[in-house]
Amino acid sequence: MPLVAGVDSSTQSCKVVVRDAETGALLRQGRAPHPDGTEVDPSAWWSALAGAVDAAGGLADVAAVSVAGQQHGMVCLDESGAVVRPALLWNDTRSAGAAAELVEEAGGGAAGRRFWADAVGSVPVASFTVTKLRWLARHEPEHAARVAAVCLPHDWLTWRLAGAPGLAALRSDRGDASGTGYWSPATGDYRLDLLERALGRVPHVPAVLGPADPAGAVRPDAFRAPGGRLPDGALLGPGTGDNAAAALGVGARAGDVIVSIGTSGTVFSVADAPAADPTGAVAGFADATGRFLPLVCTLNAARVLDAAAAMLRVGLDELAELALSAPTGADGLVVVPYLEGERTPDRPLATGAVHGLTLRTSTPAHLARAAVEGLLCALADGLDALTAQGATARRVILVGGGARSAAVRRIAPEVLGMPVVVPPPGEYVADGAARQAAWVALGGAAPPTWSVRGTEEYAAAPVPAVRERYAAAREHFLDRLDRAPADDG
Ligand SMILES: Nc1ncnc2c1ncn2[C@@H]1O[C@H](COP(=O)(O)OP(=O)(O)O)[C@@H](O)[C@H]1O
Ligand SMILES: O=C(CO)[C@@H](O)[C@H](O)COP(=O)(O)O
Repeated sequence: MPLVAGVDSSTQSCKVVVRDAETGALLRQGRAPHPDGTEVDPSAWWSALAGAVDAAGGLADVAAVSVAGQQHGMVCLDESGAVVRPALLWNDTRSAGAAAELVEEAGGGAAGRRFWADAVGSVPVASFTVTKLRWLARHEPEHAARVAAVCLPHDWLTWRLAGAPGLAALRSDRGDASGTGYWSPATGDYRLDLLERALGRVPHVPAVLGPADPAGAVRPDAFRAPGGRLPDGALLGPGTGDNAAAALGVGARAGDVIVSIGTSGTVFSVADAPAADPTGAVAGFADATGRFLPLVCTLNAARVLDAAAAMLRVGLDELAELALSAPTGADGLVVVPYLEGERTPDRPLATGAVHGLTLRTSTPAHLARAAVEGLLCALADGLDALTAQGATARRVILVGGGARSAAVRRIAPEVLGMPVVVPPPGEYVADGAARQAAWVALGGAAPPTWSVRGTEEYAAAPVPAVRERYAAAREHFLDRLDRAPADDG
């Protein structure tokens, strides 16, 4: 009975699960928080990983470990392997101007977007690493000059678990490499010309491993104090981006669309062919099994619930009760949830809005319902974009912290227009990483079959009027005052 560990180093926290490699049975788990903010010193992820490993009772008995992580984050290392500056995260929008510039330089407008979609499967927006590197070159040339290697959060954590044995030992995987903007899922090659276009030169980049290729072995003394006992010589899996790991964790099949409501909202499915959406709505990522992962990502998901709960001075469970006590459509009250700007649609400077206030709709219950419906409508737009790119959607599998909300679970089928399956509350990104680790440990042509038991299905008649009202409202918003377009680029 070999044991394996999976790590989810996501935006808000680090989670670790220990599972039986053959059956997938959960033995232990732990978590630790990450700091707030859209730029983070990677050492905070390392401390959180040590804390989560400790909370999970250590990993001394596991045969393999894989790390999944938030996508796109720019981790720059100097010649000695030290971090050059805090990492810019996927939800940091300061490189929006740089993204626009990169599209412009490739022909601008539809031609520029088509160029990027054909080259790397995705049109760059502020989230992508390539835009952050351009921002660095323009705004912090002294830091840019020190960059000897650039990698992603999961690459860096995997490398640290191996004992940080020199820049040449950095490893990535197809899933996470496809979110850089300088690696092509269609060809499986880096586009170093695009990396050079962004940064002005080509730093070292991690070798991209296949889905079950080991990335080395864990170094047992990789953590200093406190805690975090590590196994001696356990294999390191290649790891992957958190969304690709979630697809592995829930065991998505043909016709399944996964909707994750975490810090980001994501809508994605596993596909046999790469996507290249010139509108930019769908990112044409690779998955963690050798296939592809067309994906739509919004910047505003579970934190819309946090914000609504804070405004109403209630907890998340009470927010759900309030939302479910209001009528469908909240009598016309609409929340446009662009609290952090937005990525899909590409509105990095936008702010959120509340439309349809009347004496009747000015109640906590209406606002709670409109917040839940608003975040789901944004994801429903994502689902439309995904199916427009050829995805088949027969049902939605709902995961992420926001899926713990009874209101989200019950309102989702009305807004998304199809049955919604909710696995039991769990850490599906960490589980996907653990399943990858099991694949590395056990070998074989495919990951071991682990079943997810106890899923609940939610069905409801679609209510198109909710989406129609949202579609009218989403065009009306103000740009933020705290960052002018001139700050970008
Ligand atoms: N009972 C709940 N109801 C609604 N939202 C919840 C509940 N429990 C946790 N969450 C939300 O989960 C979010 C974190 O989700 P998670 O998927 O762990 O995020 P990430 O992976 O981006 O770090 C928090 O913003 C929180 O609002
Ligand atoms: O940028 C994307 C996907 O392209 C995000 O999905 C990040 O990968 C962060 O994920 P969470 O922390 O919200 O899980």
